[in-house]
Amino acid sequence: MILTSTAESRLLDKIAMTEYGLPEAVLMENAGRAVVSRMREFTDWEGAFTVIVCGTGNNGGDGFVSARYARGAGARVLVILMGDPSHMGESAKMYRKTAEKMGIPVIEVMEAEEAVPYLYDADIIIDSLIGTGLASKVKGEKAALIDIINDTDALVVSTDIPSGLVTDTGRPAGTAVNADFTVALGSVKRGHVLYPGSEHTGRLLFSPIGIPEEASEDFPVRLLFREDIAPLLPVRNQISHKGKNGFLGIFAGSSGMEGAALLAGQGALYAGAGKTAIITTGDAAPIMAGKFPEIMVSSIGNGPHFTEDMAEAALEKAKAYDVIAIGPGIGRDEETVKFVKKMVENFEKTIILDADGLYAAAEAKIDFKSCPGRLILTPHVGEFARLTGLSASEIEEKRIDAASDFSKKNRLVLVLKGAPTVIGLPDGRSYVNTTGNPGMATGGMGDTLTGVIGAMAAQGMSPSSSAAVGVYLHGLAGDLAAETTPVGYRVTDLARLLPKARAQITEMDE
Ligand SMILES: NC(=O)C1=CN([C@@H]2O[C@H](COP(=O)(O)OP(=O)(O)OC[C@H]3O[C@@H](n4cnc5c(N)ncnc54)[C@H](OP(=O)(O)O)[C@@H]3O)[C@@H](O)[C@H]2O)[C@@H](O)CC1
Ligand SMILES: Nc1ncnc2c1ncn2[C@@H]1O[C@H](COP(=O)(O)OP(=O)(O)O)[C@@H](O)[C@H]1O
Ligand SMILES: [K+]
Repeated sequence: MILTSTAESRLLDKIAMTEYGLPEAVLMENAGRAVVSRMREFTDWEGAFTVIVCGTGNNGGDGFVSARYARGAGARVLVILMGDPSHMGESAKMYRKTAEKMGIPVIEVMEAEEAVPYLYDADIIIDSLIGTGLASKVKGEKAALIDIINDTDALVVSTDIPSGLVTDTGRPAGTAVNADFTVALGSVKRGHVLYPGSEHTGRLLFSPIGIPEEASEDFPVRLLFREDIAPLLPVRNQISHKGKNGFLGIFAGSSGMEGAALLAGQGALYAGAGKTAIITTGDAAPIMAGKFPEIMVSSIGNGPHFTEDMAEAALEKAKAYDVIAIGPGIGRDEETVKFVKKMVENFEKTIILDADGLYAAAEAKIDFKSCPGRLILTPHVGEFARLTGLSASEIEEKRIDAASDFSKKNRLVLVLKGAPTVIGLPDGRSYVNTTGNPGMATGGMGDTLTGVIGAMAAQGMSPSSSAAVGVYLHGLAGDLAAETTPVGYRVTDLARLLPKARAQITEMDE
């Protein structure tokens, strides 16, 4: 499913009208009806006192349509209109008249206070004050109205996007509605999934409004759902053997940081890599040996951490692997930085670079574009800040564009972890993940993700697909863990649920 910016959602409406000849009023009718019909399974409209709060834009127009359908569903309805009615477009004006002709009361208010008696009595509030047309900071009476909506006990359903939320960033423009449900119309918008917009949005429902899918085929940002992931997962047929499912080599760990390497290895095991090896340092290897009988642990060198002079032997060893991962727990010694540089500049197959591997890449100023391998970088915001020189807040402000710009410029796959994780592809497109939960904000989750993505690449997927499938699967395993333990499940608990998550994805058609 596409994920749109303000400009793209406007473009989509424009394409619908100019290229397909769909009148604005038809789209608005579909939109207003969808809000009520999508909510039918979540609320009982029968007898519910429903206040529809309309602004003077097309979002308000949708609201006038919803008023009719809510009444049709048995609700007692009332419309509150705030703003200068002369600003209303033709379709919105028409639907206001229609509603009034059907006997639906429309109360024009100048001050928020005038709406108080209705709003506090409401069972359901439909928020149609401001949609994607939000122009600047919300102040004065509209801000006060939003604050009252947020103060009521009513079930709040936002039309298209919670009023006051900035479509492109998910930040409130001063203040924004805290919805229980939001019905996204025609497309899901960036603000619905970017924090804190995801919290204002409440439960996100989507409804098409009649615009053909072809109209948005070339849009560059997509939300990842099960339907997108299932076709990418390789099917294991009866005659599959371990040699067919790839060999992943994980260069990880150092003295005192053996756990990170084991967690990456564990991720690979449960994600179905054919064979997994951990290659670590002399001091770390004995501690890792035998922890997972399925993982081959070997060492290069005798010391506590990787050094530049080990790179040659490591590259020789790496010839046996289809994919390598470098980084978890390797530490930040100067020598280790040089080791990573040599590895990344010389390995010719797929490389996943994570954690201290990313630190090394930033320190050594590796020129990713001139590296011979296919790179997948998996930074969290802090690591990405170091790589780009941007601050963490600058990245959060434009999480999607920051990821896609970087991957396009450096021709690699970038997994910018967090809520939500964004995957930038070398061609400038990007994916936004929909799985995962705050219970995953615990040490070692990222190491496991590295193993999962590595396992996918080893099983023959392209770097882009490996990242998409790995991130989605890892998040889904987290969601399965959170079903019983919202916070406090271990990385190991998540890893053990990876096979179940995988089965859930592939069994979708049954
Ligand atoms: N286009 C289409 O074909 C279709 C569009 N559709 C729907 O239309 C929505 C987009 O409609 P839009 O572009 O008319 O703007 P919209 O979201 O109603 O906002 C304008 C209103 O907000 C107000 N306002 C703005 N900023 C403000 C601020 N800072 N502080 C205070 N007020 C502010 C502004 O006030 P004004 O400036 O006029 O005083 C005006 O009242 C879209 O989200 C979807 O729901 C569907 O029907 C399908 C077909
Ligand atoms: N609030 C959250 N919602 C969804 N996913 C999250 C959240 N917090 C963390 N995660 C996920 O957990 C993992 C944490 O990785 P990372 O920050 O590298 O941790 P570590 O370095 O401890 O391994 C990432 O995949 C990230 O997307
Ligand atoms: K709204």
